[in-house]
Amino acid sequence: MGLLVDGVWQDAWYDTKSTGGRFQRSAAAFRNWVTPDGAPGPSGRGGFAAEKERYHLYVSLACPWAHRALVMRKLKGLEPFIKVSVVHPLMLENGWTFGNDFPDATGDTLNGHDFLYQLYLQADPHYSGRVTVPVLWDKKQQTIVSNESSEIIRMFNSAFDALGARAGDYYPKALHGQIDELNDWIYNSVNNGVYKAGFATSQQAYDEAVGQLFTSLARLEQILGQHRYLTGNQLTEADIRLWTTLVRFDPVYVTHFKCDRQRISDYLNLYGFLRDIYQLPGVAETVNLDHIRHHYFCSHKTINPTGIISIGPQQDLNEPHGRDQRFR
Ligand SMILES: N[C@@H](CCC(=O)N[C@@H](CS)C(=O)NCC(=O)O)C(=O)O
Repeated sequence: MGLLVDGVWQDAWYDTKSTGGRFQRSAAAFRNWVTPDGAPGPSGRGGFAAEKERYHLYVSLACPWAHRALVMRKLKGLEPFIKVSVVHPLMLENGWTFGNDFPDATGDTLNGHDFLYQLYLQADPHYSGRVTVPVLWDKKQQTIVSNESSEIIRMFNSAFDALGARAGDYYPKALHGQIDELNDWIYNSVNNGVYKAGFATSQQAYDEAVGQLFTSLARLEQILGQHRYLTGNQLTEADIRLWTTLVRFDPVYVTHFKCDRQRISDYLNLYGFLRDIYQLPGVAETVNLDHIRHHYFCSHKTINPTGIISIGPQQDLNEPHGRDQRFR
């Protein structure tokens, strides 16, 4: 685990000293957008037109942020247009690597790098910052379009529609306000909340994070008792963003990140919602619990120095959920 400083790799764990033991995730650096005609998006510069097979996606199957991009790629039928390279689940002194000695770790099938930081250096030899997944790479300009998952899924949602992406709008205009509002508190207290609890280095920081997390889960349980998905009976990006955290919760976050007041399987609606989305066509194929469990338990030596992987719960996400019948 480390970061690049003016193009030089340094092995370093997250600094929580200056923030009272609180984990703070830094903002992503590459913020360009693929758009239908290459016009600039809401941030960054233009020149990234949607084209078949022009872009390549780098992911970890363990990572909830990268997982969003994989689910959206699947829902929109973008597999033939955007190929994927999968990093090794272990993230140690060299950060994410392209070792392929683990099932379903592909290596860097495009650029042949050994380490993900080399891809960042290819884009910017003087890059300073964290080296994270997912990364959307442009083969034409040989650079990173974006390393911000929330924006990559918006591009996938609509930029390739005219080229034959599958129909479906997961960020419909009429719901922008509602989705943005949900995303905001779910990101802070749930998606990033589990990390804040798990990486806290003071009791107070942990108590705050874990308290907010379970308050939000109670609120979500109530919302999901009213309709099938978060905004109603239509699946949106807000559901996908929540779901990639829920699918990791019982197998990892309960023990590894000390999020152990309740499991997702203790909540009727959240657990039904977890199974509902898992069972949508193509989604289960994006879930790799071996990568997920190896990554967390074996990479975070500061919180699990022995690297022992806990036994984990017995869960069958293929069990019927009945939410389609309940909310018609
Ligand atoms: N804002 C980013 C966050 C991505 C992120 O933090 N990914 C983690 C993996 S779960 C990572 O690569 N961490 C490496 C590091 O922080 O050094 C996004 O949503 O795309």
